[in-house]
Amino acid sequence: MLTVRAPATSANLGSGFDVFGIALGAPADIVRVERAPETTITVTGTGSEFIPEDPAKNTVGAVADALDAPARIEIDKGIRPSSGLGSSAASAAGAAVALNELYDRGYSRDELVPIAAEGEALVSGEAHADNVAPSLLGGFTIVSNDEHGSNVTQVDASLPLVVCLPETTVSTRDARGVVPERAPLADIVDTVSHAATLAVGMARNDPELVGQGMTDEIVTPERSALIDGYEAVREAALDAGATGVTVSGAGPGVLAVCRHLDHRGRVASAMLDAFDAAGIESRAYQTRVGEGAQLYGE
Ligand SMILES: Nc1ncnc2c1ncn2[C@@H]1O[C@H](COP(=O)(O)OP(=O)(O)O)[C@@H](O)[C@H]1O
Ligand SMILES: N[C@@H](CCOP(=O)(O)O)C(=O)O
Repeated sequence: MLTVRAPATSANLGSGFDVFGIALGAPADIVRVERAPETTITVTGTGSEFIPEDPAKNTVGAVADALDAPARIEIDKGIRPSSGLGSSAASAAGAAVALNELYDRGYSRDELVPIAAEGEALVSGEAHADNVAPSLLGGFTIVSNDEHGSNVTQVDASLPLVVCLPETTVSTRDARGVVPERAPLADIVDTVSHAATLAVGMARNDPELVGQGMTDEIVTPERSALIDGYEAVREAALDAGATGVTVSGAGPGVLAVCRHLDHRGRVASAMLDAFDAAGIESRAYQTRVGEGAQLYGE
């Protein structure tokens, strides 16, 4: 079987709602495919009991349809669903890479972005590409939309990161429901300045600039209210030396950027302790901005 490792991703990064995303070094989903007359899906791994195997309900089924590539598909979940770590998107990105190869469709990674985003439309109601783009391309991605579809700009980066995932879950569909439809101009101006700072920081691989740019006054305050313990976890990570902290995706994962690789241990401990003090179990990934989906042979 063809095998693809598709990484978790963190979208938004505070100031870049539905626009910014990064690939994470870990965790990841493994997707295996072989040709079959019709698509069947089996799911194992973390949270697999909450993931439908019906191709009409699984993100990889939507991708197989979009590529007209029926297959026996096995998904080994390393990324818990409803985590804010692009779980549904990683499977979709992995399937897009694997089925494109299996059926020799010849699409570039950029061209696979809207195809993988069909899976996101299935689970969250919108084909937002800010998770599938970094899972396919790696590094830091900027997604913009025009009348022709999504355009993606990508830069490589390797910033040290900690992602802390509480045992609670938040559905992306629900978390999109709390995003305000309008915002004061002053908040929009602040958000644009932070987003620009963050983008330059990614291009320079500069954790100080990225951390400065990770705040927004429009989406994150509403989303963070859905995560018990968030404010304490954020403050603990900043006190332990993180340059910036925000909600990962729609939550409940919390993302912290660190100055150096060897700062990650103390930032992770501080975040775990703060969730624990709020009575919530959590686990931490000490990772970095990573590569896009990797294809392996038989
Ligand atoms: N291959 C898949 N991997 C993970 N979740 C999937 C998959 N296919 C469908 N889903 C559904 O998508 C939802 C999780 O997606 P989402 O809320 O976007 O979480 P995440 O933030 O982890 O991507 C769950 O309802 C899950 O059952
Ligand atoms: N831009 C989306 C990203 C959702 O990411 P997920 O990892 O929570 O699926 C949003 O913020 O709604």
